[in-house]
Amino acid sequence: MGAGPVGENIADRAVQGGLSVAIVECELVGGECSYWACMPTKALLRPAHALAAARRVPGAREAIIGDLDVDAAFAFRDGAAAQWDDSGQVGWLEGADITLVRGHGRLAGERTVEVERDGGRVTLTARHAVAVATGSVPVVPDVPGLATASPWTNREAISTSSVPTRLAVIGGGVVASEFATMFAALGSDVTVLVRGDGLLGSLEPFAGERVAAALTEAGADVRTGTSATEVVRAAATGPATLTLTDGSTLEVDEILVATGRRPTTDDIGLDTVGLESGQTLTTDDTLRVLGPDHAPIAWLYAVGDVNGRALLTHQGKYQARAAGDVIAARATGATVDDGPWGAHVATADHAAVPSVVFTDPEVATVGLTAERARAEHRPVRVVDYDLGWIAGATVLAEDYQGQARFVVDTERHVVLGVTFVGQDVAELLQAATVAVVGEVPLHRLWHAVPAYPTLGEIWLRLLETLGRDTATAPTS
Ligand SMILES: Cc1cc2nc3c(=O)[nH]c(=O)nc-3n(C[C@H](O)[C@H](O)[C@H](O)COP(=O)(O)OP(=O)(O)OC[C@H]3O[C@@H](n4cnc5c(N)ncnc54)[C@H](O)[C@@H]3O)c2cc1C
Ligand SMILES: NC(=O)c1ccc[n+]([C@@H]2O[C@H](COP(=O)([O-])OP(=O)(O)OC[C@H]3O[C@@H](n4cnc5c(N)ncnc54)[C@H](O)[C@@H]3O)[C@@H](O)[C@H]2O)c1
Repeated sequence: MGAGPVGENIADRAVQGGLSVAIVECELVGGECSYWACMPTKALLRPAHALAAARRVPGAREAIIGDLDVDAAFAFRDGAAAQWDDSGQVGWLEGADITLVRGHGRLAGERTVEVERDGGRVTLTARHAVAVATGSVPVVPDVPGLATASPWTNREAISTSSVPTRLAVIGGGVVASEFATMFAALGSDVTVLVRGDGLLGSLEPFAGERVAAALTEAGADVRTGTSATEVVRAAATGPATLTLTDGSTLEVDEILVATGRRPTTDDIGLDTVGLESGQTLTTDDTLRVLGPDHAPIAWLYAVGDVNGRALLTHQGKYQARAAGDVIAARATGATVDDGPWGAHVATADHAAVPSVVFTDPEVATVGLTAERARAEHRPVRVVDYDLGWIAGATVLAEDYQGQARFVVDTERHVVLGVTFVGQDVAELLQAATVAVVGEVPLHRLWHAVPAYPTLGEIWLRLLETLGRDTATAPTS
């Protein structure tokens, strides 16, 4: 159920494992990520990043002869969203030998899915398993007047064909930070209402601080410790007035709600299998749903955003590879490899989730923050380094601004977590993910020589700061 990036990958792996698969989709094949999230947002942020990068390089800066072309940027976004037409992905499903059933799916008892379409119903009975990959939907907070003020969610914001003169963004997470960056670059007067004391609260504190400072420099008004208490909007297309916690008012042309997401489980028949409508589908590490007795339900899987483990496309697709493979293995009686880091489990969800926030500066993170490592009572040393001091950075941009943090386990001599903030740090992330997942010993990292002059030299600076004595090769 659900043909987003996660559903597609479960289906593909199960077919490759020898099963036949039907996939049920009520909107567009490709899901939120393809049409209203990852792809179009990154495409609409990219012109702003490219322009900012050029402005930081003498010689290139002087060649800029105009402002960001909003219509051309929208056209680039439209292409990234495949013009909101899923025929390409439907063709991919056909090529992968997956049967598409369009309509709204609901569980109807054990291994059964009822699909409502064109006013009729089709019942599908699975021989082996049902996987729920219905994703997530935005949460609209219960602020008087907000729900009826036609607020934007990510969908309206990313598919707009006009730039609001004044935009209020409610929230301080990833969606709020990326859209604030985007609309400030497109020319909106952006006000970000952050309930807490900073942006990107779950990451290292310097990440949110640097992103907030850059947004402010770009002309946005980032107000921390501030929420809306009431919204008044006479007409859906007219101005809206927000009353804020400090008693002041703010008039804007659009309001973007970016206050988190909840699983799409309201209307998928969970009651027919003893679960509660609207609940997050908690799973074991092979992605089987835990029933009311906390034991896994043998035939029911929940994968991707709907299980709340890590709301990221790449992490959902990683779970999908494990789920599709283990469904096929259990169906065919093959060996199930479900120990930690086995082929049929999503162990990395607990230890090494990589993510990039595509603001300017970018934020790239994997593994544990210093706070989380300490909360887990790990013996840690934190190493901070100014990315602007790296030779590669000095030629990438004039006055490069950035910071790196490594969280190192001082007993096991491995890296537990990494955070990079700065221009173009996204492409540094995979090396960090390999180091964390592989638990590469520090003494071996001394032999992973970064090319000169690249940003990757940050790894050498980390090791030099730690000192080689802390990274001695084992004698045995
Ligand atoms: C603005 C924004 C930007 C993002 N950017 C990134 C990014 O850059 N990188 C990243 O890794 N992640 C990003 N994410 C997160 C990413 O979009 C999600 O993690 C990802 O889409 C989850 O995939 P999924 O398949 O689990 O769910 P979805 O993509 O939501 O797909 C679920 C599918 O199920 C269908 N469905 C739902 N209910 C039913 C039903 N009852 N019957 C049939 N079909 C049903 C839906 O129509 C949908 O097609 C972003 C999210 C947002 C909101
Ligand atoms: N580049 C990426 O990988 C990317 C981009 C966008 C989204 N995502 C994913 O999508 C998910 C959802 O993102 P998000 O930003 O919506 O959620 P989030 O959980 O990251 O942030 C929600 C924010 O809203 C605030 N908030 C919550 N309730 C509020 C209220 N009532 N009033 C005011 N503020 C309130 C929170 O304090 C927090 O700052 C994330 O988990 C993220 O992983 C990823």
